[in-house]
Amino acid sequence: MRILIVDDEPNIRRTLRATFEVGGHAVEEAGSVPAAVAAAGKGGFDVALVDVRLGTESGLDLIEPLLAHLPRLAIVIITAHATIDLAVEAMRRGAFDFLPKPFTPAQVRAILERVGRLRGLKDRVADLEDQVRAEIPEAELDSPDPATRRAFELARRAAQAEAAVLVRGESGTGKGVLARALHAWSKRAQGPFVTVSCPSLSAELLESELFGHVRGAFTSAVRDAAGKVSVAEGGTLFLDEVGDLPTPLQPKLLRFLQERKYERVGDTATRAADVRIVAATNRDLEAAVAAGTFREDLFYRLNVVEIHLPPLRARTDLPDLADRLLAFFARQTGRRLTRFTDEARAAMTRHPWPGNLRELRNTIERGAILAEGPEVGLADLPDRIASPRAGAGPSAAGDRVEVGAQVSLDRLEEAHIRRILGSTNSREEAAHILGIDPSTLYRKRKQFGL
Ligand SMILES: Nc1ncnc2c1ncn2[C@@H]1O[C@H](COP(=O)(O)OP(=O)(O)OP(=O)(O)O)[C@@H](O)[C@H]1O
Repeated sequence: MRILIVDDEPNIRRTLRATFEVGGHAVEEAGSVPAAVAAAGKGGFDVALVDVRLGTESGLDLIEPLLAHLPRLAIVIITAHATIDLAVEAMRRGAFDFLPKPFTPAQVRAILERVGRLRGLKDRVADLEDQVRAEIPEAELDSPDPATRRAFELARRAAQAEAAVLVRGESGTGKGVLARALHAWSKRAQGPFVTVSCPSLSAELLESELFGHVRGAFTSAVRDAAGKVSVAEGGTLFLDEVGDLPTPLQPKLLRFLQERKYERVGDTATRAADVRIVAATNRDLEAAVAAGTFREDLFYRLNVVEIHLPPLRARTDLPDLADRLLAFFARQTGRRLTRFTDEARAAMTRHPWPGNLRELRNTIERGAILAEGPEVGLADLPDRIASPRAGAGPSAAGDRVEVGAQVSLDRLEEAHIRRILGSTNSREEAAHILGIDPSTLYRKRKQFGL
């Protein structure tokens, strides 16, 4: 690393220089505030060690100008007169750490190691962000379709408040994407965004996932664990498929919404969390309230602002979305794909898109891989879209895949699950017939975009 030492005592500078050079780091020295600012102006430093007393000036006043030149610089404040107030002030102004004198070479090395680790993590996050950008099409957060545009506008306005938001829409319409955008537009954007999928776990595990547990609360609870409510502190907690929240958990969530208070499973201590709730559902919650399976008071608490995302078949911008996705997957696969043929476009317009944006994305990714020339044609679309059987509704739609056909197990599995879902009255019944539990069915539906 490149290290800048700012101290008005030459002896200290010399000792620190020796410590760092032994560790293979490159060192520059500055004996005053102007010398330090001039050095930072040349750039290239990773760490600065800054003494608080620099003649008549304060090292704390150096933090801001140094960070203005080098926003990633880790500034460590050193002082012989350490007080808590001084440490707090240094951190508030943006210092990375605080080191009271006298210090040992081991302490200094430990700080450098932490800087290195943090830097490594930041680089890794930046790498992963690049990778995600290359692999996932960017979310469209505006739309020429009037109903979708209204939904995004409402989300932007609701983002500024703290009220609970309920996002409604069919599966795959982008409720999760919208919830994430709402968080990014809110004052909590720097805080965490944490998702809990309500149907993916049993009631007991879901309670522990949400609120945490103490050791011994149940057989597998070998140590205390914080729940997602606590992980989301200062940020947004996204409750996906909230219509599937088990009945015993509903009063607990209601209390949390009303008082922001909760207990870990097996604990008597009451805790508080500063968390904003955004929930999503594709269920008819009013019907669930009428049937007594969803608490009415919880429904109203969740539903302070309600945002509806329209199904894809009702949107007017399908051709634009398809073109943008094609351009994205052409870039990603490195292929020169220019357009859809007229037949392919007509088939896509006819298709009812029961899996909405998720199904559209998967369809176009597949088309971009299969297309032989520069155009995506009818043959590059799945059978259910290219040649739907007469009278096949959304739930009956499916590729014509037979047992024994030359297809992968995945496609067979998808087609089978699709048909069972289309011929049963509830997901519980479908899971029972398939011989898997509802949480596995939930994951498979996501995986296949059903
Ligand atoms: N605004 C958007 N722009 C581009 N693509 C989107 C957008 N919204 C959703 N998608 C695509 O659709 C997929 C499904 O989105 P998301 O998971 O948010 O839907 P959902 O309504 O929450 O689905 P489910 O009800 O099944 O949980 C995303 O992975 C993305 O590929």
